Amino acid sequence: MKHPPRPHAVVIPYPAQGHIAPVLKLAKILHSRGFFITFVNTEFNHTRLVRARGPQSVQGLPDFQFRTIPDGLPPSDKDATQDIPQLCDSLRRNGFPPFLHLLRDLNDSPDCPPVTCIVSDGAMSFTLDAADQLGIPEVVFFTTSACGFMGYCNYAELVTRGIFPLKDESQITNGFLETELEWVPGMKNIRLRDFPSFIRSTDPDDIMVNYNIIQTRDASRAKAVIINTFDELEEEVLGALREKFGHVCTIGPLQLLEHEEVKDPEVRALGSSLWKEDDACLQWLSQRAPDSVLYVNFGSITVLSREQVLEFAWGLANSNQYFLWVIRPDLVVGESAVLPEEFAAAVAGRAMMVGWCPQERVLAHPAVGGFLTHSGWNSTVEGVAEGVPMISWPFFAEQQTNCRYVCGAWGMGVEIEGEVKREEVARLVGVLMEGEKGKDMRKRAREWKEKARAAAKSGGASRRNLEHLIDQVLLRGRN
Ligand SMILES: O=c1ccn([C@@H]2O[C@H](COP(=O)(O)OP(=O)(O)O[C@H]3O[C@H](CO)[C@@H](O)[C@H](O)[C@H]3O)[C@@H](O)[C@H]2O)c(=O)[nH]1
Repeated sequence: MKHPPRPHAVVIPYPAQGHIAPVLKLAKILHSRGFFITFVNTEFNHTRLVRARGPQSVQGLPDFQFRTIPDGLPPSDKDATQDIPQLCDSLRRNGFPPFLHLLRDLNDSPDCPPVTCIVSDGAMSFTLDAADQLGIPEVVFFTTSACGFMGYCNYAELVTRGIFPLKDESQITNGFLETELEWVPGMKNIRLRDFPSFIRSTDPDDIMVNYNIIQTRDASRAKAVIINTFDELEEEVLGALREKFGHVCTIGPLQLLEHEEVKDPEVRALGSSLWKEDDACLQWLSQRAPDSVLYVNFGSITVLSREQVLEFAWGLANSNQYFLWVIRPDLVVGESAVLPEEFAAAVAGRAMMVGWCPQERVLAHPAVGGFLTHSGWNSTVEGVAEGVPMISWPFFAEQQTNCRYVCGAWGMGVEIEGEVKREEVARLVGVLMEGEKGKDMRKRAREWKEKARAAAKSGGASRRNLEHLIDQVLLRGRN
């Protein structure tokens, strides 16, 4: 009997850092399980990868190739995250034709086997139309938490119930957001303010709200929904999601599965940082005592006003703790260097500032004892995987939802509420790094770390779900 050709997965993230990173990890894992991989970036991000990591970073391997499609936005060589609503709108309108064209090219190419499946970011649902046209299975990867995803899945219900759009701006500040939504499946005591933040709008045509309604509705057309979490962490909400979608494959924390599965050094070396990593901070950390450094990073999209940066800066300075702060070149609206000389003098010898760092290695460093984060899901799950307690300052999207779980159900964080103030930053840093509550949170964080590791090791729930995804969904009917 003739063997079927090698399975070929076309893997496509939404074109932003917090999506490319986890989707690339999954691509590497699938490669280690025998798939030929085509990884699709936008032209804009491809160019940024070349700038940040060198041309060899996208050269690929004989069976792991990088390809591009345009994002439909005007050309730009900025080293910054693009405007998210504009990008969503453009992809929805312009993404399908070049993607279908790419798939047809791949199928005509003598250099790779025919495409057998698509692994797409859930926020790129135009890819489902391409899968339909080619008659191949597609799975969608939502790179948020399960709770964040459930929030988005209920946006349409907020419209039906007349909660969205807000009646007027005052509903954002008059206590209305405290309303408990007891009807959301699997999310007890969830309040409107814990929902992904795009619904804090009076505009019925809000791009992000409507985009998320479409993407989560289209998810039911996919053969499976993938989430970078593990069953024990989000049990209840996952139970509810599993009633809604046929297959929900939780395969997280992906970084742990990647370590377990991906052994080829050339594949391990494939990375996704869109900014140049500065790893001098690892040496700096190595001179610090265990659990003595607060790590501060707000991810790839958050932008701060000058006032907010100064509040954080003086809060950190006044906490008298050691800290490592990642200040992205595009972190502050409209300017780059805003920290005054007095700040540098006040923190001399106990602080390090860099533009972008290898975050997973930083969080894994024994000197890191706490994480001041915007609660993006990757940062959160990376922190959970390393057992690092957190101070959460959610900025937008489902960061509010993640914060609620980190600080509530998981007991491993405290939130900076409302407008950031230096006194509160200093106080909470003290609580986290030295207080009794901080000890408690650290203990809980370490327990979650053990559970995460159990899920990711051979025979653990996330590994079993990975097997299921590969054998029952992606390869189904091929062998
Ligand atoms: O100096 C840095 C800073 C970040 N990272 C990495 O960049 C990613 C950042 O992702 P995340 O923490 O999720 O933040 P965002 O970039 O803000 O992520 C967007 O995408 C996420 C996944 O969908 C959502 O949870 C967020 O709300 C959304 O803002 C993580 O993997 C980090 O390890 C680095 O490697 N070095």
